[in-house]
Amino acid sequence: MNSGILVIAAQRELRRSLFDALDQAGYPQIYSARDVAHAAILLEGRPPIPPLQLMVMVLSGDEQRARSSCEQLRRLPGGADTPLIAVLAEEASISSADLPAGIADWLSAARIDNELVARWRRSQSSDSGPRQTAAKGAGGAPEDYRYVFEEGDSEWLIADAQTHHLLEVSPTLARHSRLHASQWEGQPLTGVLRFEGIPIAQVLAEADRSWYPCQRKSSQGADTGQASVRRIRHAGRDALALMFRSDRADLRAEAALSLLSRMFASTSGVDAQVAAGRLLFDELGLDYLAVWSARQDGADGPIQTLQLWNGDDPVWPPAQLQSSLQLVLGGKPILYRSDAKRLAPVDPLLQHLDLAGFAGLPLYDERHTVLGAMLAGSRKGFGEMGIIEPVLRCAAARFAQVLELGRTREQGRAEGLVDALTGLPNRLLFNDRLETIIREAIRNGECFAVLFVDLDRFKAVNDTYGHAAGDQVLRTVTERLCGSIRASDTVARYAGDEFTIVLRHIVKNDDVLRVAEKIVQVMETPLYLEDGTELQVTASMGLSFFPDDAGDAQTLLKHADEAMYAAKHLGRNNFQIYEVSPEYAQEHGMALKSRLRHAEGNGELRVVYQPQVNTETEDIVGMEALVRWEHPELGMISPAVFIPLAEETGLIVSIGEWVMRTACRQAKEWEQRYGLRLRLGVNLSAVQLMEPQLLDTVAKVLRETGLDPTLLEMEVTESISIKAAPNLVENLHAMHKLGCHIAIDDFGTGAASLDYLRRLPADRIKIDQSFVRNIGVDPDDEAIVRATIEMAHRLKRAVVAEGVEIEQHMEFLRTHGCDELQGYLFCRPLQPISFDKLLAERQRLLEGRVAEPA
Ligand SMILES: Nc1nc2c(ncn2[C@@H]2O[C@@H]3COP(=O)(O)O[C@H]4[C@@H](O)[C@H](n5cnc6c(=O)[nH]c(N)nc65)O[C@@H]4COP(=O)(O)O[C@H]3[C@H]2O)c(=O)[nH]1
Repeated sequence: MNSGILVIAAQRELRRSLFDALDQAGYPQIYSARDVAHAAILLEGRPPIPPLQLMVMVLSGDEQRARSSCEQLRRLPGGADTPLIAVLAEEASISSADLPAGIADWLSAARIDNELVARWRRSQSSDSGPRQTAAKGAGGAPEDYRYVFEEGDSEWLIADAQTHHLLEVSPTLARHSRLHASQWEGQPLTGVLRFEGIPIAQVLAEADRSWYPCQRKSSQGADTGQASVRRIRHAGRDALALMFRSDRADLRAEAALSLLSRMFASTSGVDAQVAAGRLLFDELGLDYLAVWSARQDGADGPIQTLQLWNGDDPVWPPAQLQSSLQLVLGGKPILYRSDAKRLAPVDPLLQHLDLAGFAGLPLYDERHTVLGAMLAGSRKGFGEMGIIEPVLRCAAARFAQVLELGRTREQGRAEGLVDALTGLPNRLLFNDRLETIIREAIRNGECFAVLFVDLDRFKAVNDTYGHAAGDQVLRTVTERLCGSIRASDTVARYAGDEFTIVLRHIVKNDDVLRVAEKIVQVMETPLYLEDGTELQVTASMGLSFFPDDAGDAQTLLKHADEAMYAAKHLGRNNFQIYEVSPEYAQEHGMALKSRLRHAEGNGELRVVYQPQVNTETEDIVGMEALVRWEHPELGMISPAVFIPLAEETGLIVSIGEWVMRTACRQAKEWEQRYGLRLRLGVNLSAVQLMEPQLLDTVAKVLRETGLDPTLLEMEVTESISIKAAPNLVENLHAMHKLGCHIAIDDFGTGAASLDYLRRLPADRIKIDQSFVRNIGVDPDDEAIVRATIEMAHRLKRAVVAEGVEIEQHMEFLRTHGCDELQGYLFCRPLQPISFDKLLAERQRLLEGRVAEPA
C-alpha cells in the first residue's frame, strides 16, 4: 500500500523506538517529526509525502496540552482523516480516560516495542468506519475473507445479491484498474464487467465459482481476463463476490513476485512443504501438483511427499509407469505439455488428467544432485510462460530446500542423534554441527550467533500437570522455535527444557536481535493442553556471537549460557547478549589487568580489518585495523572494555605499537600480493599520543615493514582534549610531516570538533556512527551529517561515514557527497584470512571483467 506512517515524538529515544517497532513490522514509509510544527512542514512540504495511513503521537504534558496538540495535528492536511494512536510518555500527567476524543487507541511508552503494531492492527480491524462495518458478518465478527480482500493479490468486487450494484472493491482492483474505489462503488455490475459468450445475468445467477472469460473496466478502457462468482454474506446481507484475474502480464508478474516472497517466507518447520504447495496451487490456479523424493540408496521407486489434485480421484498410476516423472528424476526439465507429449508419449498420468499445461522440474541440492521432482499441471493451460516458468523454478528450489532439510533430519534420526520427542538434533548432533559450522565460518569469514533458550519454570508444568503435558509443551515449543528461524539455521534440544539455536550468515547483529525478540513474543502466546487447559510458557535466552565472543564451540555455548542466566536474573521472559561488561571488567579489573600484561606475550591479541569503500564505486579503498583480545576463558573481549584498562596501566603503549606493526606488515603483504595500495587506519589512544617517542616508534615500524607512510592513517578520537594532552599537537604535526595521514575519529561527539579541525593537520574526518544510525530516523542528526560533510569539504578534508548499516544510510550519504563509507552494509571487521579472501575475490572479478569479450 503506497501510504505512510507519521510518528511525532519530541524525545529522540521514543522517536527511535516508534520507528524501530514499525520498521520491524515491515512498514516501508515511516516519517518522523519532533512536534506538530515539524509534522506540518512534512505534510505541507514539497515534494509532498504520500497520504498517511496512521499517525502516532507521543503525548507528554497534561490534558490541555494533549488536546491542543491533537487539535493542531487534526488541522494539518490529511490530519483529520488519518487514525491517530497516542503514546503516553512516562512523564505525561494525563490519564487514558482524559485523552482527547477521536483517538483510535493509546498505549504507554514502555509498551511501544511489544504493543504498538498489534494495537494498530487491532484498531484497523475493529474500526467502526463505513468500510470496516461492511466487512463484518451478521454477528459483528470480522469475516475471514477480509484479509484476502485487503491484502491479497486478487481483484475482488462485492455486489448486492439483489440489485447487483457494487458495494465495495478490493484495493488491488482499484490499483490495477487505476480507478479509485469511489469510481466503482454504487455502479451496476453490468456497467463494469462484460462476459464473453455468456450473459452476465446467467453467471451471477449460477454463482458456481466457474471461471469465464471477461473484460473489466479500467482507466484505459478495459482489461481482459477471467472472473468467477460466489455467494457470500456481507455486512449482514446476501451478496455476490466476484474475483477477477487479469491477463495483463505486468499484473500477473506482480502477483507472481508476491507469491514467491510469501512462499519463501512460509514456515520452515515440518509443514513447510504443504504450506508452499498450497500457496502455489491456489495462486497459480493449478489443478495438479506433486512432489516426489528420489530414494537416496537407489532402491525401489521414488516416494511421493505431496499431491494436490482438483478433481475426482483417478486411479493413480505407479511411479515407474509415469515416464515424464522418470525423465524429470533423471534430470530432464519439462516445461511444456507438447514437450511431455513428445518425450513421454505414453505417460498414463498425463492421459488420465487431461492437462493443457504441464511442467516437471528436477529438485536439486547444493551439489546439483537430483533430490526429487516437482510436477505441476493446469487444465486451462499456464498462460504467460515468461512469468510462470521462473515461478515454477523458484517453487522447485523451495521444495528442494525443504526436502534436503528433511533428509538431514532423517539422517540424524537414523544415527540415534535425534531427540525422539521433538525430532530435533540432540546435544551430540548439535555439538557436531556447531564444530562444522565453525570450520565453515572460518573458511568463509562468516559470522553467526548461538542462542541458548531455557524455558522458565518448566519444572512446575511437569509437577502440576504431569509429564504428558510437559511433553506436549516441549513439542509446541519446538514448533514455535522452528517457525521463527530460517531453513539454514539449526535448532536442537540440548537437554530437558533447554534448546540451542545457531543463526547463520549474520550481516548485522540487529538481525539476530529481531529473531530473539520474535522468539520471546511467540513463546508468550498461550498454548492449550489436550484437555483444553491454557498455559503460558515463557523462555529466557542468552546470545553469543562468533567470532566476536569466542572462536570455539564450547566457549560460545558457555557464553550463551551465561547470558541466558543474566536474562533469568532480569526477571525471565527476555534475552540478553553475552558481554564482558564494563561492570565485570571493573569487578574483575585487577585480574583482567594482570592477565592483560601477558596477553601480547601469550599471543592472545588479534587484529581484524574492516574495509572502507568509495561511495560512488563501492570499491575498497582502505581498511581500519581493530584490535581484539582472545582471553582463554572469557573468549573475545571487546576493545571498548580492555583498551581503558590498557590505558590505565600504560600497557596501551606496547599494545598500540604491536597493533601498528602487525597491521602495517599485513598491509604491505596485501599490497605485494594484490598490487593494491589500500590505506590503513590505525587507532591511537590519548596515552600514545602524549608519548614523546611516538614519532620514533611510527618511523621504526614503517621502516621495518616497508609500508609507504602515505598509506598509514592515524585515527585520533575527538574526545581527547587538546589542552589536556601534552605533545598531542606536536606529535600529529610530526607524523603528518613524515607523510602519514591523520583522521579525526568519532567526529561530532566531542565538544571541540571545530577546534580540532582548526588546530590539527587532519586529512579526513570520520562521522561518528551514532549520527549515521539515525539517518532516516532523526532529522536533527541528518542535518548534522549534512553540515559535517559540507564543512569538511569546504576545508578540503575528506569524509568517511562509520556504522553504515542499511541502504537508506548509503543513499543519504551518497546524495550528500560523503566520500567513503565503512560499516556492516559492506562488511564487518574480518579476520586476516577472510579479508585476504575478499581481496582475492575482488581480483578474480576484475580479471574476469578484463577477460570478458567486449
Ligand atoms: N554497530 C555497528 N558497529 C560498527 C559498524 N561498522 C563498524 N563498527 C564498529 O565500530 C567500531 C569502529 O571503530 P572506532 O570508532 O575506531 O572505535 C574503536 C576504537 O576506538 C577502539 N579500538 C579498536 N582497536 C583499537 C586499537 O588498536 N587501539 C586503540 N587505541 N583503540 C582501538 O575500540 C573501539 C571499538 O572497536 P570495535 O568494537 O572493533 O568496533 C568498531 C567496529 O567493529 C556498523 O555498521 N555498525
